[in-house]
Amino acid sequence: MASAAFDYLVFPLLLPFICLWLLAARALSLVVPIFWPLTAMLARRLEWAVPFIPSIYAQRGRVLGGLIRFGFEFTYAMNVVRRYLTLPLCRSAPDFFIVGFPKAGTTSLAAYLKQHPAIDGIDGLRWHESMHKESHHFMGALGRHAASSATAYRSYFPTCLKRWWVERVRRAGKWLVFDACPVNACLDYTAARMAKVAPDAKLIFCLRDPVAGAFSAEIMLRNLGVPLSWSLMEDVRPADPRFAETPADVAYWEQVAKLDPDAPLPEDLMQKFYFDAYSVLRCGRLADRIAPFLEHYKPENIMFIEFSEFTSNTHAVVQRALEFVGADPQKLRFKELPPGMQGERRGRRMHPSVKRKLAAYFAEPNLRLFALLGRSFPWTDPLSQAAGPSAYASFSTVSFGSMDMAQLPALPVSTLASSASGPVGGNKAAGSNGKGQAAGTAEPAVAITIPEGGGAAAAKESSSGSSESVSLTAAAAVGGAGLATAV
Ligand SMILES: Nc1ncnc2c1ncn2[C@@H]1O[C@H](COP(=O)(O)OS(=O)(=O)O)[C@@H](OP(=O)(O)O)[C@H]1O
Repeated sequence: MASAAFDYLVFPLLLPFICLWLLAARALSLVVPIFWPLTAMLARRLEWAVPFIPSIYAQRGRVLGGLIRFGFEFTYAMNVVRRYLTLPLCRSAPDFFIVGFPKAGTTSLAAYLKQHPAIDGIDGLRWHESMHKESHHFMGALGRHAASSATAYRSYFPTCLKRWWVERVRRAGKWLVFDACPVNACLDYTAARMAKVAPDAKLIFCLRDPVAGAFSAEIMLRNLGVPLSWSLMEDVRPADPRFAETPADVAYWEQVAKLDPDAPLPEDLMQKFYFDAYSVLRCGRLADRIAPFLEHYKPENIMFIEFSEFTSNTHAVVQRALEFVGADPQKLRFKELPPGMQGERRGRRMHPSVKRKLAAYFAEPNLRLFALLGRSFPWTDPLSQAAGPSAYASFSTVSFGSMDMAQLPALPVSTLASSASGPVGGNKAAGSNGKGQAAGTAEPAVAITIPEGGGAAAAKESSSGSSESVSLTAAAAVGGAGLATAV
């Protein structure tokens, strides 16, 4: 009642002042170009967080690239200043996140959700789909020392004027805003920061075969002109550095995962994240990357969307996502869109030996993901394809907020040579401590071996017998690549 009185009486009276404030903020932001150092500082911070931006200018040559840079930096600075000046107009934290994963259809999903009249993304530049979809806030877009500021984060989201318009004038239902920055899923420290600013938010994870995802990431960076020191298009070499997991890398990312939620980000973080082959592989270990979010969010507030399900059955998946975030699916004005962030291949393809090696690399993490979800996906993954659902079916799964998993087909059991009969190591989700938290790995409980060539599996199973610690160990030797993972 009080809220209705505010919305229908007080707010309309305040409306002229709010509009004046917005206009004044826009006008003031126009003087930003005079303060060149401010513009330069904001641009440098953004480039620190998204370090491939300078390659975009460089690709266009000195003159055109310089002009694009000039135009982009000023409009970006004006946008940031305008957003800060209008902070008092109740910019709010997001109601949900499309947390990740990169290259898994997050841009398309964001665009489809925005077709709902009550859903909005971030208040960014309209020039490029990613500029009004992802904030990069927790990556330090407003400064690596500001990457935990709740106030700075609120500045990305629309003002109360939008809420009033959507809820009271258009009567489109409860107004919902979201951030779809898929890098969040790959950087373990973000879960705690997200939970600090939006503890009750819903999370959507888009899942794609990490082999395809890794190549899509390379294609995107190459198309942007980034001179990468590695490529998935070249044959596997002996002691291949692309797949080397050095202790220094492992230690670095462990330290990053433990970053205090208020700590500034390490100086070299985003360079390493975007340009190291290791970080691309690490991001594809999906179960490990989801684990920190299970520590901070309730499983029922988490939804998973699988890429091929999304691309083949888009309308139905978008409707389920709307229901999950609390929007009325009936109000969706669905219109087919072209794939967002589609990477032009230009005849480039992943080397078959690399594909096999990556499939082996991701086999064990995929199996842990399937165990967590209680479902498998038909990915480029000889281990899980061969093992089938028996390899994980005996683990009780965490019950997530989405019904999507129930729609997906299970893989055939028949391919499992030596089936996993009976519960393995107790009745807990693999990688979970039963409280929705991912557990650390312990003694190997299951060992599944892929024979030379990656054909039908010979699966061996042993149980640690412990109900507290369950882990899967995969020793996969595919196509002679000789990669062995033990997690
Ligand atoms: N509807 C539909 N059908 C088929 N493929 C689709 C669709 N929507 C997105 N995509 C593909 O998803 C990839 C981009 O994912 P993201 O938007 O998450 O990328 S990003 O992380 O935001 O850069 C990118 O994959 P690649 O083309 O393999 O690079 C897009 O083509």
